[in-house]
Amino acid sequence: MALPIEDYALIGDRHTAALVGTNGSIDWLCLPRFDSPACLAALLGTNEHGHWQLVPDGVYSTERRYLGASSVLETTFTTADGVVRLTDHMPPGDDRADVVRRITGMSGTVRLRHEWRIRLDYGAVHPWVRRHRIRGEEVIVAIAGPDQLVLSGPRLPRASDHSHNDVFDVAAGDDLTFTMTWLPSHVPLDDLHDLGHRVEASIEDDESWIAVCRGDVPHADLVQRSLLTLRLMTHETTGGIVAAPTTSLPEEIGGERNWDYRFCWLRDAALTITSLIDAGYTDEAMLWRDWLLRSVAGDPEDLQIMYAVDGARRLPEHELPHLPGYEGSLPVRIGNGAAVQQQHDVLGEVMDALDRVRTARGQADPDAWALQRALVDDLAKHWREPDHGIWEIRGEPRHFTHSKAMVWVAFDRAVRAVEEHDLAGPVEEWRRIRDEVREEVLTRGWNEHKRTFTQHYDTDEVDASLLVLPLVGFLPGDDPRVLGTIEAVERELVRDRLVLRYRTETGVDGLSGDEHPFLPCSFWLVSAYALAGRLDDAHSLFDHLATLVNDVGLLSEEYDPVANRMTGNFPQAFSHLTLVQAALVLAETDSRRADPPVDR
Ligand SMILES: OC[C@H]1O[C@H](O[C@H]2O[C@H](CO)[C@@H](O)[C@H](O)[C@H]2O)[C@H](O)[C@@H](O)[C@@H]1O
Repeated sequence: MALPIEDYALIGDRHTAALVGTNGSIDWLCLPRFDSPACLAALLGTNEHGHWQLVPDGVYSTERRYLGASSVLETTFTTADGVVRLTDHMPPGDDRADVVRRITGMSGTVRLRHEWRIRLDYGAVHPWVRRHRIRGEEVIVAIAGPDQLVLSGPRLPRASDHSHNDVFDVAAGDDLTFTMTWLPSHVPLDDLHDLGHRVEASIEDDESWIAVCRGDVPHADLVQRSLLTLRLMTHETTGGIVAAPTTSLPEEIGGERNWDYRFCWLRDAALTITSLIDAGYTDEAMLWRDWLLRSVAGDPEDLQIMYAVDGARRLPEHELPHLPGYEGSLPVRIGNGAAVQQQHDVLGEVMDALDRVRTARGQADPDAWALQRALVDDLAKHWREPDHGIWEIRGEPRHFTHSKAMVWVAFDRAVRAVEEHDLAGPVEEWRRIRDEVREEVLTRGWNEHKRTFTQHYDTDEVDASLLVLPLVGFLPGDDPRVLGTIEAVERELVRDRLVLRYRTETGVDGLSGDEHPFLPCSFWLVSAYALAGRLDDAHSLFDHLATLVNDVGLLSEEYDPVANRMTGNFPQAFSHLTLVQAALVLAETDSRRADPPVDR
C-alpha cells in the first residue's frame, strides 16, 4: 500500500526519477525515461505492482535529508538495536540508468528486510527472472519485452512467490551497495560499473550548480531545493522539462481527477525557464529553447501545448484498468488528452520566457526569432476563438480572461523584440492587436459590480489565474482593478489560507468531484500581495506555505488543508517554480522598501 504523498522523496538521473518512501521502498520508477512504462508501480496499486524495499525488520523510526545541496537522499533508520543508513542515488551523465542503494551500519546491529519485486509495463507483467554471472559476479536478471533489469550486490535476495527476498543483519561499520541497472533486453550486460564513488561526484556537481543561485531570498533553503528539483525534472540531453515525474496521483483522494504529468507542457516549462533565469540560470534556458525549436518545428498551425521529452507529439490518453489507483483513485491514466486542446495563454508564457532569454544573453538568435514570428502571426489568426484555458478544462471552450491577457503578453513581447532588440516584424500590426486585446480584457473580462476580473467573459466568477496579471506587466500591482481581483480571490477562492484555482461547483471544467487548493495559485497570491504593496500579507502567506513542504522540501500540486496532506502529482514543477518566483518577487520588493528609488 502506498504511503501518504508527502512521505516520498525524489531521486533521479535527469532522464528519469524514482519516488523513495520513508519506509525505504521505491514505489515508483519508470525506466529509462520519465514517460517509460513503470517497472515499480506500487504507488498506484500494491506491492504486487512492483517495489524495491530495504527496511529494518520490526519497529523503527526514520529521519531523512538530501546530502548537502544535492539530490542524493539519505534515510536513517533507528531501531531499539541500532542505527542503519540508506543512501539512494541515481548517477547522472553516463547514458545508463542505474539506481544505487547503499546500506551503512552506524551503530549496534539492525536486522534488515530486502524485497526486490519487479513488475514491468506498469505492474502488468511478471518478468522472466534468472541468476547469471558477469565477470564472475552473480547477478539477478529480470527480462520482459523491451526491458531488462539487473540487480547486483554483495548479498542477493532469493526467489520466492514472484519476488526476491532476504533478511540479514547489518552491524556498525558494515557497508553494502546494491545496484539495479536498466538495459534494452537485447543488450547483454557485460560489465558491472562500480557506481559507489559516483555519489561524491554528483554531490559536487549539484553543489556547484546551486552556488549560482542568489542567497538573499526568503526561505533560501526551500528555493534551493525547488531549483534542484526543477533540475531533476529537466531531461539532461533533450532539454525537455516534465511537469512532474508521476501520473494519476489524485487531485482528490478517491476522485477521477487523475492525470499523467510526465510530459513537457510549453506553459510549465516556459514558467520554469522564467524562474530559472530570474534565479541566475541561463544554460538551462538555452537547452530548453533548443528543445522548443525542435519540438514545435513545422507548421505553426500544428503547435501543441505539450510534447514528450524528445518532442514527440502523440500522447494519447489511456486508462490502465489493472491498477487499483492511489488509495483507490480511479482511473489511472497514461498519456494526456489535453495535448490536443487549444490554450491561447501558452504562447504568452513562451514569448515571455524567450524575451527573458534574449535579455539575459544580450543577443537574439535568428532561428529562434523566425519561429516566434511564425507563432505570433498564427496567434493573430486565432486569438478571438474560445479556448480551454490554463486549467485545461474538459468542458466547453470559453473566452477565458487569463488566456486573452496572455495573448496580450505574446504581442507585447513581440513588439518589444522589434523595439528593443532590433528584430524584424510587422510591429504596427502587432501593436494594434496588443492594444485591441488589452481593451477587450479591460471591458469584457472586468465585472464593475463585483470589482474583479472574471474567469471568462460570460461569468461573474473569479479565477486565481488572474493573479498573474501584475506579474506579467498587464497592469501595475497597485492598480485598483488588480487590488479588487485580489480581494475577490480572498473572498471566493481562499480555503484555510490556501487558494483554489476556481470554484468547481460551476461545472466549467466538465469533471465530477472537487479539488483542493492549488499550490501555484497560493504562491501567485504571495507575489500579487508583494506587488500590491501588501508586504506583511505576502510574507505571512509565504511563511505559511513554507510549513507545507515535506521533510525534504518537496511539494505536490495541491494541498488538502483539512486532512493536512498533499494531493496531486508529486513533486510538481509548477509548485516549485512559483515558490522560486514568489521568493524572488519578495526579495525585490523588500529591497525596494529598504532602499526606495529616489525621484529626480
Ligand atoms: O484540471 C484538469 C486538467 O488538469 C491537468 O492540468 C493541470 O496540469 C498541467 C501540468 O502541470 C498545468 O499546465 C495545467 O495548468 C493544470 O490545469 C491535466 O494535465 C489536464 O489533462 C486536465 O484537463
